[in-house]
Amino acid sequence: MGILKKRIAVLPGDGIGPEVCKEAIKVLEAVSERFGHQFEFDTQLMGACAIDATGDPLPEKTLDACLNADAILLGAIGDPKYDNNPAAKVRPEQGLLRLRKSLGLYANIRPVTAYDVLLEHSPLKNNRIKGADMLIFRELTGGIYFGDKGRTENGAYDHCTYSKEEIVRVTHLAFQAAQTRRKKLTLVDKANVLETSRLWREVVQEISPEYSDVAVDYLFVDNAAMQVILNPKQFDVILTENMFGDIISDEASVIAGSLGLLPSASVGDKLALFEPIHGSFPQAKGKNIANPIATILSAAMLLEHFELQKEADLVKEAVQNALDKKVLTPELNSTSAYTTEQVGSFIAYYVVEGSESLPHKSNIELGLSTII
Ligand SMILES: NC(=O)c1ccc[n+]([C@@H]2O[C@H](COP(=O)([O-])OP(=O)(O)OC[C@H]3O[C@@H](n4cnc5c(N)ncnc54)[C@H](O)[C@@H]3O)[C@@H](O)[C@H]2O)c1
Ligand SMILES: CC(C)[C@H](C(=O)O)[C@@H](O)C(=O)O
Ligand SMILES: [Mg+2]
Repeated sequence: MGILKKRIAVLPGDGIGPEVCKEAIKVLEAVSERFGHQFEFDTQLMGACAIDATGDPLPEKTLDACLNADAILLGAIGDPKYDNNPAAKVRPEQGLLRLRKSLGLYANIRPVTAYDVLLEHSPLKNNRIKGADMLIFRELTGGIYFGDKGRTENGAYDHCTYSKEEIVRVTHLAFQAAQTRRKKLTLVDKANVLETSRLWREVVQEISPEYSDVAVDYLFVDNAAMQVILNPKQFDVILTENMFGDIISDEASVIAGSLGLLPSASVGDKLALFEPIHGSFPQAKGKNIANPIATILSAAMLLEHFELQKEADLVKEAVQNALDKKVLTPELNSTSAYTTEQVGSFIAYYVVEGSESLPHKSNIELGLSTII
């Protein structure tokens, strides 16, 4: 692949979103510096910050920028002033949901890896999680998130609906991914209770003969929530609907050791958006303590989307180097923690230099003198 020129829309969002996005951009700029690609960043408002500025969590200008970009990088949205106000009519999360729907991002792909050097950080037994490596395909633009919702005189309702086509398209993507991995697909549903889940099983059963090299099994979501923790190595590709995927993936982050490590790609037929799976972690806002690795690994997925595999591999190698050297934020390094900015700089520096030894000047600039 030669030198690429790409426009990336950046939606830093709220809370720690701007801090983790800044580090991912630093790493993408390091990739440009090393390989000569030209990435143009177009930063736009989304979420609570957009409501404050315009009254709308997804202003038209932001949507236009996303529609005109080659890819989108998102930090996180959300603010306690809305979380704690159930009566709020306009909410940051509406912006994210509208964005996913408007861009047709129907598949959210969330890799979960147990890093050997972090096994000690997981509260789970090392021998159970060592080697765990799963890929969650979460349907992203259907289900209960997007059904009719509202209040009745004495209650409230959220309708869960799925069309066959909505299930078919993400199912094909999940099977295709399984074919490139360990050739196992687990559908997580609640088919013993929900009609939509029975449709999911029906569709997966219909499609599975087209992927006869992939073994398929089915788990009810309550059992799956337990199995993910009890025996995560049994999973290769997990396919599931929108809300179950949201919940199971946060749970699976315990295997990696921190929610701040899990990246994702939200893809459709035309566009793709890259976002950490975590939220705006408001308690950490402005403290320079949030882990930027989930967003940096989301940027690596963005590079893969541009078919820049060598560049993406280098970013992943640089992240691995940071993990190996324990250049980590406080939730993974309580004794000698590094800041969000230091972790980002350390990873970016490795990307530019491709070497484990940092020169003296950079050590001082980055405050890294203790690690080499
Ligand atoms: N995609 C998104 O933008 C997104 C995702 C989830 C939640 N949210 C929003 O974020 C806000 C806060 O929600 P929440 O507290 O339930 O979830 P959260 O993901 O923001 O944080 C949950 C916990 O995970 C840990 N964590 C999260 N990100 C981390 C990071 N980068 N580094 C280290 N630790 C990290 C922290 O311990 C934190 O208390 C809400 O407004 C919610 O709606 C947004
Ligand atoms: C903020 C919220 C709407 C979002 C979701 O539930 O999809 C988040 O939890 C996520 O995982 O991206
Ligand atoms: Mg979530």
